[in-house]
Amino acid sequence: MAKSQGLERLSTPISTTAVWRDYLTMTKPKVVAMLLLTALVGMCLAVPTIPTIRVVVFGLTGIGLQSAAAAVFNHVLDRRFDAQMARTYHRPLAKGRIATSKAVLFACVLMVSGFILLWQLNPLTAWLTMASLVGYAVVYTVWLKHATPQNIVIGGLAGAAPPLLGWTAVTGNLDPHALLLVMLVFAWTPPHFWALAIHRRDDYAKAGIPMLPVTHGIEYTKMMVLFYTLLLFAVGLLPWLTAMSGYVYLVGSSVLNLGFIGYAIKLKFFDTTGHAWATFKYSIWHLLALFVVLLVDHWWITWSLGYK
Ligand code: HEM
Ligand SMILES: CC(C)=CCC/C(C)=C/CC/C(C)=C/COP(=O)(O)OP(=O)(O)O
Repeated sequence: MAKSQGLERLSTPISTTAVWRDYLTMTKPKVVAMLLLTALVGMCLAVPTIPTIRVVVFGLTGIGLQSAAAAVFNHVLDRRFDAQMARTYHRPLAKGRIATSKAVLFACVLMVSGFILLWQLNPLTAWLTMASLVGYAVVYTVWLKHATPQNIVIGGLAGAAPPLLGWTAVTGNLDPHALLLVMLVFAWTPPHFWALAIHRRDDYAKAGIPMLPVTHGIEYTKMMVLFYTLLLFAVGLLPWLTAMSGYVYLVGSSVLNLGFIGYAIKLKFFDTTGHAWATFKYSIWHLLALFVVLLVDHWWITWSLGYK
């Protein structure tokens, strides 16, 4: 395979745009963008007004680089499984368009530069972000993903960390309110992923990955999606109950979380073709809107208290 691919490479000119796109794809840019939104909101909620430009620029660039590095490591370590699934077989490493050694080097450059940037802010943020990277790239990708159907519940902690990372980037301390934001993303992750896993069940079964719909069946997974949307509703009340957030947040988050419960009820009891996919799509808009609402509420309170 290597020989024929080598000859193909010699005879087919690969445009620099194509190569550039492949490197970008490996960083999972849309996922990283969402992680950065949650980190930015964590930063903003850590202070009454707005964080300094330095913290925002160094913090978001550092967290972004490290998240991107984690995503590239995930592509490297999963390349053989990715090659077996319809959703992922065309990825740059699964297809052999990028050499594994080059991808590893790329990931290392992203990881080290991200760490150095975050170290300029404070070591706590640099180490916590590195722990999230290892949690996702190694603990989840190498071990949990292939070991237990609870993989994404436990592994979800790494993806839930950015609001805390944003917060510590500003303060240098761990704050219980930041942990509430982590809990929101943590409770959101299972319905986000399992809705997709229901839609892609056969793909995961074919690749031998023990995702919940493969090991416990579609009906059980739908029940778990509903359970976690209910849990998310309860967790969603905590920022208001602890006075971190106000009524704008309470109303906005309740509407969004009730919407998610509505999708989950339909999935469990009145499923139609394509509804699992629609639920997955809703989860993405839901998280985006939830964090925007957290921010709007925070600035509304700040403004009404007369901060300048
Ligand atoms: C263990 C935790 C997670 C798992 C297993 C997971 C899994 C996935 C998968 C498989 C996709 C690709 C769906 C497709 O084929 O289009 C996806 C998409 C996405 N995920 Fe997650 N996810 C997790 C956590 C997160 C977190 C924490 C965030 C952000 C805070 C996030 C944001 C997104 C976004 C924005 C997309 C859409 C990407 C696109 O359209 O290209 N995910 N997720
Ligand atoms: C430093 C830091 C904050 C790290 C977090 C990194 C990160 C990119 C988290 C997102 C979680 C995610 C996209 C999981 C999907 O992996 P998968 O392997 O199940 O999905 P795939 O099959 O699409 O690759």
